[in-house]
Amino acid sequence: MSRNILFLSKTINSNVRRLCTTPTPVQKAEKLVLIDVNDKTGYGTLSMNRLPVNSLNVELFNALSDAYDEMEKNKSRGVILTSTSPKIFSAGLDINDLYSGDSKSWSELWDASQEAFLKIYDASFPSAAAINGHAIGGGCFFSMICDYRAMVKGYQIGLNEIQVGIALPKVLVMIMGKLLPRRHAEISLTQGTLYSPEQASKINLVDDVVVDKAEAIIKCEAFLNKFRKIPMDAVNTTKRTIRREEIDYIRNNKQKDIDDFVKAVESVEAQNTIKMYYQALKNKK
Ligand SMILES: CCCC/C=C/CC(=O)SCCNC(=O)CCNC(=O)[C@H](O)C(C)(C)COP(=O)(O)OP(=O)(O)OC[C@H]1O[C@@H](n2cnc3c(N)ncnc32)[C@H](O)[C@@H]1OP(=O)(O)O
Repeated sequence: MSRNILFLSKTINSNVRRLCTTPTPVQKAEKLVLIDVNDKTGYGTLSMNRLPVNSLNVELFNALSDAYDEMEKNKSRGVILTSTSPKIFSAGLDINDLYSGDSKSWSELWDASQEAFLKIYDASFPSAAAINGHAIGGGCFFSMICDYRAMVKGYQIGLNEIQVGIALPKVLVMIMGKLLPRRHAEISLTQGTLYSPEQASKINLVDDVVVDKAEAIIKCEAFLNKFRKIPMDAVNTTKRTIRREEIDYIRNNKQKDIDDFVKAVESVEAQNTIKMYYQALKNKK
């Protein structure tokens, strides 16, 4: 076994050792994002529901965008983003798509991801992530673009794209660079570090560490409640000032950003690593 494959196997195996043993529920043909609006608070809980691991593909990105559109239409006061899986928030981009796609499908994937990014990051209401399991790669990123993160103990979180062989898309670098202290962002992005929630909270990657999903939801509600007495127009204007750079970057460079992503995924080095990663994932049992 080459050093690289051994490294990838070790990484994946160490992920597995940390998992709790709750069985994955049987999947019926259901919506990819379940919406549950609390009539009392006006908060919508959006649960990613692409089991077993909520890997992000065009359909899940589109379902997230549609769910946010619905929340905007209904003048939501806030969203809690979580997952129906008992142990995985999201395992990131769908490795099958990275492994077997082509430039057209990767363009479509990134296009859909940009749309979902803008819907969440530029929403007119706050989002709080109840991270009830592993949040890896794109899964970590989608929690990072929420306004708050509470994560359940015992799982892992991080942007591991580099380990999958993908040069980090610019918007991920921009956002991690703002969220984490500079040195931690640099190490995390260039080494693809996965953190425990306790480690993540020390570097600002998560705000609170909790014992279970119920507590994560309570923390998220408490965070959203803080906005109840503040005029939302003022909050949104301020938030957009803070977030302008990343939003403008995607809006004004949409096609270039897609091209950059496709270039990063289709490089020979990336494809070789994706192939090893995919095989290690499939062979780990
Ligand atoms: C939007 C901006 C994004 C920018 C770019 C992002 C790049 C990425 O996101 S790359 C993907 C990064 N993600 C990973 O490296 C996660 C890899 N997966 C794991 O480490 C583990 O699967 C897990 C810890 C998430 C879960 O472990 P568990 O033991 O519970 O389940 P498994 O048996 O490993 O997996 C079940 C099933 O799901 C398949 N699978 C796992 N991850 C993915 C994935 N990312 N895409 C597609 N499919 C995935 C896995 O192969 C298993 O399938 P089979 O049952 O058919 O073997």
